[in-house]
Amino acid sequence: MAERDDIVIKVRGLRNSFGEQVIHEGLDLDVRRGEILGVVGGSGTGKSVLMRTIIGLQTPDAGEITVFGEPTIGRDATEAVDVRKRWGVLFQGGALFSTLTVAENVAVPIREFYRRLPQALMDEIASYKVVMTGLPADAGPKYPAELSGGMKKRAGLARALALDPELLFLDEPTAGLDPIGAAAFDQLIGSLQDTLGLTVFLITHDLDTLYAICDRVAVLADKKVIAVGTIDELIALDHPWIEEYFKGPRGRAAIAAKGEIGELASHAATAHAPRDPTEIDAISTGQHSQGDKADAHARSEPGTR
Ligand SMILES: Nc1ncnc2c1ncn2[C@@H]1O[C@H](COP(=O)(O)OP(=O)(O)OP(=O)(O)O)[C@@H](O)[C@H]1O
Repeated sequence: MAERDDIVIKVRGLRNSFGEQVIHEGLDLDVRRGEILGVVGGSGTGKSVLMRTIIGLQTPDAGEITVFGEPTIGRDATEAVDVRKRWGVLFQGGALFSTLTVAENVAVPIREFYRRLPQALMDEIASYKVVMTGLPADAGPKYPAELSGGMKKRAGLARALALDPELLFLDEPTAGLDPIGAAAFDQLIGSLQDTLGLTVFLITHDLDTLYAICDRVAVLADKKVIAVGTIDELIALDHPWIEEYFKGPRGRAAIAAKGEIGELASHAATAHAPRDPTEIDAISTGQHSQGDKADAHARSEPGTR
C-alpha cells in the first residue's frame, strides 16, 4: 500500500492519435511522490499531449491513468474535482488571460473551486502567491501585456500555485527566457519544490534545467517512454537519441558547466573550511539547491524545438 502511495501519477498502456497520426502507443510512466521528473523528447513526440491527457484535457484512445490513485480518464470536470484541486498547471507560454490583471489571473482557479470565498480573502491569497513567485507586490494590478516574459512565467506559476497544489505540471517553463532568467526560474521551482514538498512533472528542452533541478528524466521517443532514470543512468544506456541528446554539443556544455561548479565548490571548500562538511556536498551534488549552479554558466538548450 505504501508503495502504491508513492506513485502520484501512473500511466499504463496509453494510446493517443489524431486521425491517422498515432502519437502514443503502449506508453507507461510512473511519477513518484516528491520528485521533479523532467520529460524530454524531440519536437512533436507528444510531451504536451501526454500532459494534457494526464490532466484530463485530452481523451485517449486507450490506456489507464491514475493521479493520487484516482482515475482521470473519462471523468468530467465535476467528477474529478477533488483530484483537480490537488494539482496546478503552468501551460506553455504561461497562458494568462490577457484581459485579466495578474491578481485576477491568479484568482481564476480559486474562484473556480471556491466560489463562495469572500473577495477580500481571494485578493489576499492572490497577492501572497504573486509575492511567493518573486514578482514585485505591485505586479498584481498589472495586465500580462505590461509584463516581461520572465514575469509572465512567474505570474503563470503563481496561478498554478493558487490552490496550494501537491502536484505541479510545468510545460517548458524556461522556454523563451534569457539564461539568467531561466536559471532564476529553475532556482525558484527547485526551492518551491523543496519547501512545499511538491511533485513536479516538468516538460523541457532545457538541459540546464535537467541538471539543475530534476531528480529523474523520462525520455519520449518511438511513441512511448523509452527510458526513465537519473541523467547518469540514461547516459549509460545505448540509445542513439539519448546519446545524441546528452552527449551532443549542448549536452557536453551542460556537463562541463556542471564540472566547473564542482570545481567552484572545492575552491570554496579550501578557501573557507566549512564547519559542517555536508555544506560542500550540498553544493556539488545536491539536487534541489542547485539553482545557484545554473546561474554560473551559460545555458545549454538543444535546438530541437
Ligand atoms: N489538437 C490536436 N489536433 C491534431 N494534432 C495535434 C493536436 N495536438 C497535438 N497534435 C499533434 O501531436 C503531436 C505531438 O504534439 P505535442 O504538442 O504533444 O508535441 P511536443 O512533444 O510537446 O512538442 P514540442 O517539444 O515541439 O512542444 C504533434 O505532431 C502535434 O501536431
